[in-house]
Amino acid sequence: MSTPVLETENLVKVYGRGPAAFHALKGLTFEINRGESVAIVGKSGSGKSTLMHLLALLDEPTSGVVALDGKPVTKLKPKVVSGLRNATFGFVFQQFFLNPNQTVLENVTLPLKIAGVSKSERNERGMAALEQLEMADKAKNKATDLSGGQKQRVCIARALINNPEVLFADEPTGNLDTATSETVEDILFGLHRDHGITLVVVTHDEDLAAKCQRRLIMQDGQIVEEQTGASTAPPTAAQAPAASGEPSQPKPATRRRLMKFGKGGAR
Ligand SMILES: Nc1ncnc2c1ncn2[C@@H]1O[C@H](COP(=O)(O)OP(=O)(O)OP(=O)(O)O)[C@@H](O)[C@H]1O
Repeated sequence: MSTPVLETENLVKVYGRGPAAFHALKGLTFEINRGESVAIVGKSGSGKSTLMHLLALLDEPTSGVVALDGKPVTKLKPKVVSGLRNATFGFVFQQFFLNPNQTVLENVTLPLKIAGVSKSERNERGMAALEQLEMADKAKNKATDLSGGQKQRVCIARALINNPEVLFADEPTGNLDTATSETVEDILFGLHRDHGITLVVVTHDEDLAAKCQRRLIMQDGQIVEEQTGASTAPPTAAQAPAASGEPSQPKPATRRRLMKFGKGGAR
């Protein structure tokens, strides 16, 4: 049986204060299982990126709990949280966020440099990651001297350098043409399928979302619907009913688990 790698309980995010306060997330309780692929979808402004930032421990909730491997992280010290984040998560963003003054290899190995890994080990692991993404021959290029698809492959190599349990991808194909998008999607779902990596994708792209095993549909800071069944990814045991054909019918997001963590405040 799959176990949750990430859980939220009554997750609330309010931007601003007083009359200017804006409730971007309105009390979300759900789980993401280890090895799952999950798409977070919804209209612009529905709260997708806010939710991803909280799940990835890049931002703090106003109230509620985010738990990693069954342990609430909302009360840990910021230094401990950043250590957990670096060890557990990889990130791929639409905007690439590559340093133009550094080589491809230097960009890919940056997370290891931050973690204090020696240069020789950094380079060895960086080259292995680039080989995995068929980008080893570009290791010495400046990161800007690449096509969009190549840049995104460098970003994926950088995201994989720490062997993350969970890969967060925020509109990973948003800046790419159709053919290049398909290549990048194949790489992401290959990592999910062959290496058991948990994939959390924020996207407007329905085709990309349909490839995920589960879709959380957001509207006005709430998950209003949950769909299961992937159009291409192999089903897990938990998804057996949807395994034989088309994605399952949408169902309202009414499933609620018992509260495990009690009243969680922001850290
Ligand atoms: N720092 C902030 N201060 C105030 N309001 C914010 C802030 N960040 C986000 N918001 C608001 O919270 C809501 C949710 O934003 P969020 O970026 O999570 O939406 P989204 O679904 O990811 O949108 P998009 O698809 O356009 O990226 C929006 O109404 C947005 O204006």
